[in-house]
Amino acid sequence: MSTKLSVNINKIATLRNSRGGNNPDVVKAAVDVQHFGADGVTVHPRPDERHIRYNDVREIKKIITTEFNIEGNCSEQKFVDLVLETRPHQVTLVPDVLGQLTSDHGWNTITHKDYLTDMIQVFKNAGIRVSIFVDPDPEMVIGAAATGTDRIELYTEQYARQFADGQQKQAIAPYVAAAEKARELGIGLNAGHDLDLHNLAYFAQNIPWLDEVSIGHALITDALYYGLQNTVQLYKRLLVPAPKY
Ligand SMILES: CC(=O)[C@@H](O)[C@H](O)COP(=O)(O)O
Ligand SMILES: NCC(=O)COP(=O)(O)O
Repeated sequence: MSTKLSVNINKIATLRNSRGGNNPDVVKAAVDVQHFGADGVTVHPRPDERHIRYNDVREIKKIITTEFNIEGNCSEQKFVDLVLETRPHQVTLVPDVLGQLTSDHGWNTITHKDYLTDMIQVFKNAGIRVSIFVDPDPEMVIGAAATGTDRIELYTEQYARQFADGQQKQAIAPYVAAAEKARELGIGLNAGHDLDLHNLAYFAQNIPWLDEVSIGHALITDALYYGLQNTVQLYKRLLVPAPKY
């Protein structure tokens, strides 16, 4: 089974918002990435709606034929209400603070165990699969499993930085340890943040039980050069397991 690719289309909304109007059309982009081979669409609405707007999420839900993943901070009631209204296949809970440039840390699943347990139940009761964003630390994975989450998403910025510095083995080691712990505890595994055409294959090959990656910033940047259709296919190709002879 190959790892699924969910395309994060936040950056398409950033471009649209820079001029007002509806160019590029975010809903059309969601339709197209699925048509081009993506296994899902990810959005991360933030309270200031600087990229994906809450209403985009409603419109995208109407056209989704693959998997819809909504990421965000469940301490915002508006976010919780949106997720319960639109009922995506998956919600990914990310502990961002207000005005944060982008996500930069995972949950402390031990300190916030009771809070996460309660919130996860709210979404699970609505039939929505839950993933929580965590740093690559086996202790945090153990804490995550105790909350009842279905999956974790490993925050991969640190991996991407070390990989770019040529430290591939050091970069992947904590992620393999965290991923092994998740597998041992029976929780599903996603990953994302700063994954790109250079670092993705090594990550996926070292953690072949990885369920899904969500990729936005680098993929949309690559699409400026290669086009969206080619780019989705380039990323998909990196997720196909190497044949065993
Ligand atoms: C959780 C995560 O790593 C991504 O959702 C990333 O934060 C995208 O959000 P922005 O597009 O706002 O940077
Ligand atoms: N969950 C990670 C995501 O959706 C995209 O992150 P990035 O590729 O924009 O860094």
